[in-house]
Formats: sequence, C-alpha cells, structure tokens
Amino acid sequence: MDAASSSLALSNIKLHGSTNTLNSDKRISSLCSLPKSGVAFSCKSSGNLQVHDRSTGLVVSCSSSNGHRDVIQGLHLSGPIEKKSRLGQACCSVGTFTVGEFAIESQSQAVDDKVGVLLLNLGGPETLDDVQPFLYNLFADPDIIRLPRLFRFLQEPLAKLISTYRAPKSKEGYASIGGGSPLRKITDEQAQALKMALEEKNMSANVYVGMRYWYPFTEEAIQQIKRDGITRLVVLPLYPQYSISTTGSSIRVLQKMFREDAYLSSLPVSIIKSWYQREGYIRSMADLIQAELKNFSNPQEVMIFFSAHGVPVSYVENAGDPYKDEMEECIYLIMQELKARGIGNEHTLAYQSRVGPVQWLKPYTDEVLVELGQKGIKSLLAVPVSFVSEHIETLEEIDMEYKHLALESGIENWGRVPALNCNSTFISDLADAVIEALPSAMALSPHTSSTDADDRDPLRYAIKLLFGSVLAFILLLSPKAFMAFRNNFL
Ligand SMILES: C=CC1=C(C)c2cc3[nH]c(cc4nc(cc5[nH]c(cc1n2)c(C)c5CCC(=O)O)C(CCC(=O)O)=C4C)c(C)c3C=C
Ligand SMILES: [Fe+2]
Repeated sequence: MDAASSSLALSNIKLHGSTNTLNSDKRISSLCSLPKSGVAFSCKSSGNLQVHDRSTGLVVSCSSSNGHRDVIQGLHLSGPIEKKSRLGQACCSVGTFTVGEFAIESQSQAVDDKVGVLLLNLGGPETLDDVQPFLYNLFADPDIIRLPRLFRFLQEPLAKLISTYRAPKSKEGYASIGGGSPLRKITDEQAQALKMALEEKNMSANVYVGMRYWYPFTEEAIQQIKRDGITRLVVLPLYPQYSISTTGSSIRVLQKMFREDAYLSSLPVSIIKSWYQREGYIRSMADLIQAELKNFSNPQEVMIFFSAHGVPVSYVENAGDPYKDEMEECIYLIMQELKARGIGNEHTLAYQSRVGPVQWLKPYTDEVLVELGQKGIKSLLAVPVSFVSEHIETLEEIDMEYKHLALESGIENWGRVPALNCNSTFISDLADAVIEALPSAMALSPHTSSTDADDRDPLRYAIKLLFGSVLAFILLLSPKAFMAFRNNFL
C-alpha cells in the first residue's frame, strides 16, 4: 500500500470528542507522510491509544497504566475503552467505539487488502477406491507414524504396507456410511457459512479448504490463495484442540511451502493453533448436549460420555503434545457451562479409534462403555469432542460399534450429540476468532530455496525407497513383528 492509499484508509476514521488532547487532523496528516511499511500514532487520554496501519490493515490498541489488555474484535483494547458496536478494521469494518471521552468511528475499507481464511482439515476418501491411497497419505505422514530419524527411510514402504493391509477393514467402515467420507461436503459447507458470518460482521474474505490427506489438498488451496492475490491470511484448523498429529502436521506442511516460496514467505499470516476454550464453542457444545438430554425420559440420570479421538501416549509423554491437557480443560469448561445452566449430570472422558501396536491415551472408549454397563449405568449420552464435523468415527464407530457394545453391556438408553457442522453459534464464533486473529498476521519465515537434497535427486530417492522396502519386508517376516502388525493394523 502506498502513502496515498494509506491516507485513504485512515482518513475514514473520525475521531470525536474533546480534541485538546487528541488532535485527529494532525495525526492523520502525519500518517500520510509515513513510509509504506506502516503508520502509527498515539495519544494520551487516560491510557495510551495507538493506531497502526501495517500497510494492509489497522490495529487499534490502548494500553492503560495497569497494563491490562482486552481483545475485542481483534483489536487489543484496554483501560477506559468501551465497545459500542463493531470495531473498525482497516480491511473492511464499519463501527464506532469509545476511548475514554472520545468516540472513534471507522468506515475504513482498504481496497487492495484481500483477506483469506484457510480452513485446515483431515480429508477423507470420497469413494471406496480412494480408501487405500487416502490411508497411504495418512500413514506416510511422519507426524502420524513417528519413526526415529534413523528409520525415516522406512516411512513410505511402511505406509504402502499398512495402507494395503488396512484398506479392506476401512472400506467396510466407509461402505457402511454410504461409500465415502462426508468430510469434504461438510467442510465446504462450513467454509461457505463462515464466509457469510464474516460478511455479517463486515469483513469480506475468501475462505479456502485445505485437507491434509485427500482432496482438496492443502497445497491446492495454497496455489489458489496465490492466484487470488491474498494479502493477509488467517489459518484456522478445524480441530478445537491442538495435536502434533492433526494441527501440528498441517502446519508443518504450510511451513515447508511458505519457506520455499517468495510470495508466501512475505505474506502476513496468523495461525489459530487451538480454540477449544472459546466461549462460543463451549456454549455451542453445551447447547447440543442440553438439547439432546431432553430426549431422555430422566435427563438428570444420564451419564455424559465424552469420546475423543485418541493419540499414542508417546505423543503426550515424550513429544510434549498438549492434546490431552487441552482435551481435559475443554471438558471441564463444557461441564462448567452446563453447571451454570443447572445441569449437574455425571460425566466421563474416554479415547477412541486407536490404531497400531503402541499404547494410546487411556481410558479406551470401548472398555469404559463395558465397565459403565456392568456398574449399572442405564442411560448414556455420547459426545464426540475432538472434531467438529460428522465423519467415519461418529457415524460408524460411535453410532454402530459403540452403541451396539453399550446396549450389549447393559446400557438401555443411548443417545449421541450431533457434530457441530454448521451450527450458527459455532460458525459465528469461528468468524470472531478470524477477526480477532487478523491484526496479528505477520510473515511466517524467510524465503529459502529447496531443502532436502534427497528430494531433488531421483537416484538417491529411488535407492532410499528400495532399501526401505527390503528392510520393511525383513521386519515383517519376523513372526513377532508380523503378529503385532496384524493384530494392530488389520
Ligand atoms: C482430533 C482428531 C484426530 C486425531 C488426534 C487423529 C489422530 C490419529 N488418527 C490416526 C489414524 C487414522 N485416522 C483416521 C481417520 C480419521 N481421523 C480423524 C481425526 C483424528 N485423527 C478423523 C476425523 C478421521 C476420519 C476421516 C473421515 O474419513 O471421515 C483413519 C482412517 C479411518 C480408519 O481406517 O479407521 C486412520 C487410520 C492416527 C494413527 C492418529 C494419531 C497418531
Ligand atoms: Fe485419525
């Protein structure tokens, strides 16, 4: 943005109130002369107000003497600030807010600012023929099968083997939910709903979907973002809690792409790592639980059973994955919200969907269901909590396998909370999360040219692949390794 458009964005901000301490004209004229890298001014009322135009946007912040800062609509505000309506953001917002005795109106619209929101998700096979290649992509991810560095060359042959052997069982699962994953359709609908929610909050943005293991791949979304000339990007993983295996894996892909591309490496980006603690998300989860409890004849006797997708214990204990802590805090917050509504049901948390010959987070959903049935629990409400759309593990694993197991174990009344999908409170809260994240967007990393020498040398790559296949084959010929593999992956 040049000085002229900078002044255009900022001249739309009107400062009202006593001007003996805040002279808007003076500051706006001084802004125009600042270089295109950014503009800023400050004033003294009872706090220190700063307005920054970092070439593509506006940040208004006010730090008071006690140093306390609040975030309202992405603007860091504190002290004597009282929100009146939508706060101004240079990109597109219109609104009014007061700073002590001053009122500031923003009708700013930086015409050359193009905001993008990238929704990250897992992706799922759309047909039964997609299942094996989808599984290959998943198991080839070093954040899913974490091999010691020395054995990394085994990653691809192992992924080939595991995906081939697991595919028949997975296909049965996908066949039972209609022949494919609903993830793409639901994520596209969420993207559309988010775009509309942002528009209602006066922010115009393109919303993109980037999947980790199936179409549309994250790489495709990034190419589209480049073609569209996006100037600021908010990355929003559709996982409320952070795990190395989900959000971490997708961010790793982005970081690699951003490092290797000149345009991307200078694009201001803001990544929302996890958002399970957001009020709107907690409220929307509590709404779903409250509504579903009403379907039971004795709602207060129902055990609320949170079922989260598991991760291997080593992720948490050795690699420092915050997933378990975030999950437990999330459940605590949902239960607090329910308690505030007078709902004091018993609850429990267990982990589902384990894969592979390692220990996963405990307790396991299937084991707890049997124990609860044996203890005499008669009514149970299952709440899937690690994911915000319906998918194979809600539609098949919970609705079919676990329901069957629970009823067999003595539970008589079974219910399941639907996934949030396009729930309006939830989507509106995601829109707020995007607006709040935008002002902190900054370039991710310096541009470096291509990294891994092996990736550029086809001969070294072929040798690595061949050597890895032979080793994987030998490993699998050992009867013990074979039995562990067969029992856990197939
Ligand atoms: C927060 C959610 C998820 C975590 C954490 C997670 C970790 C994780 N998953 C696997 C292996 C598989 N996951 C599969 C499907 C799948 N996983 C998630 C979410 C999380 N995974 C979702 C939403 C889905 C379903 C996608 C869909 O098609 O609807 C599968 C494939 C299905 C199957 O064969 O069971 C596998 C395999 C591991 C190993 C892991 C952590 C290391
Ligand atoms: Fe998974």
